[in-house]
Amino acid sequence: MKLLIDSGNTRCKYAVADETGIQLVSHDQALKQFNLFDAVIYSDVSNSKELNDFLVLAKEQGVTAKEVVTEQQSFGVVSGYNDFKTLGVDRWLGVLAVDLLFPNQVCVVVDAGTAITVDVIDHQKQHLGGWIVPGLHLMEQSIIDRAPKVFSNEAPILEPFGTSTPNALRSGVINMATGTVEKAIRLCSDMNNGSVRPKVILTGGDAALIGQNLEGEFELIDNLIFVGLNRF
Ligand SMILES: Nc1ncnc2c1ncn2[C@@H]1O[C@H](COP(=O)(O)OP(=O)(O)OP(=O)(O)O)[C@@H](O)[C@H]1O
Ligand SMILES: CC(C)(CO)[C@@H](O)C(=O)NCCC(=O)O
Ligand SMILES: [K+]
Repeated sequence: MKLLIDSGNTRCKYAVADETGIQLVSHDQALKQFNLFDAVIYSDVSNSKELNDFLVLAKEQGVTAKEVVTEQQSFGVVSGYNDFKTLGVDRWLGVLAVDLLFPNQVCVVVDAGTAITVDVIDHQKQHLGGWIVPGLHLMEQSIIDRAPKVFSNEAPILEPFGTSTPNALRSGVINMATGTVEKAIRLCSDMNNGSVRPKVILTGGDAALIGQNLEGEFELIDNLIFVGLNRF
C-alpha cells in the first residue's frame, strides 16, 4: 500500500493507493495509517512543512520515499517545454494521468487551484505546452486588494451580467476562467482542422464551479494528480 502526497501551493493533499484503486484521505488518516504503507510517492511545488513531517517519519520508519519530478519524457509522454525542468510537476502529473486514462486522445487538462493551469497533450503523447493564469480566489483578491470600492460577500451569485459588486466580480472571474478553457478547446480543435474536439478534463478545488459554467462536455476528475503519482 502506497501513500501518495500532492504538496500544492495552498495545501497538501493525501491519497492511499493499493490494488483496489486510489482513495483520498485526510492528513490525520494518513498519519494514523502510516505503519501500513510500504512506500511514499510525492510531488512538491512549494516546499511544504506538512510534507516534510511525513518525509521525516518515512525516514525514521525505513519506508522508501520517492519524489516525482518533471522529466523530458515519462511513459512515452514528451514534454512540450523548452526547459522541461521548469514545468510544474503538478501539471506534468495531470498530463501523465490523462495519458493513462485516455490514451491517444487529444486532451485539455485544467487544474483550477491557486493558479489555473491549462495543458494540452495530443494523440501521439506529445505535450504541447499550456497556460498559467491566476486562480479564481487570486483573481478576486488581487482586485479587492487594489481597488477600495470592490468587495465580495458570503455568497455572490453568478449572473449573465452582474448586478452588484460581489456578483459582478464573481461572474467576471468565472467567465475569465471558462473563457480561457473554451479558447484552449477552440485552439485545439482548430489545430485538428476543426474535426476533433479535445477531451476536457477538470481537476482542482474550483473544477466543479468552472465545469458548471463551461460550454460542452468535460470530465471532472478530483484525484487526477494522484492518478499521475500512482504511475510511479
Ligand atoms: N479548504 C480550501 N482551502 C483552500 N482553497 C479552497 C478550499 N476549498 C475550496 N477552495 C478553492 O479551491 C481553490 C484551491 O484549489 P486547490 O485545493 O486545488 O488548490 P491548491 O491546494 O492551491 O492546489 P495547488 O496549490 O496544487 O494549485 C481556491 O481558489 C478556492 O477557491
Ligand atoms: C503553475 C503552478 C503554480 C500551478 O500549481 C505550478 O505548476 C508551478 O509552480 N509551475 C512552475 C512554472 C511552470 O509550470 O511553468
Ligand atoms: K494543483
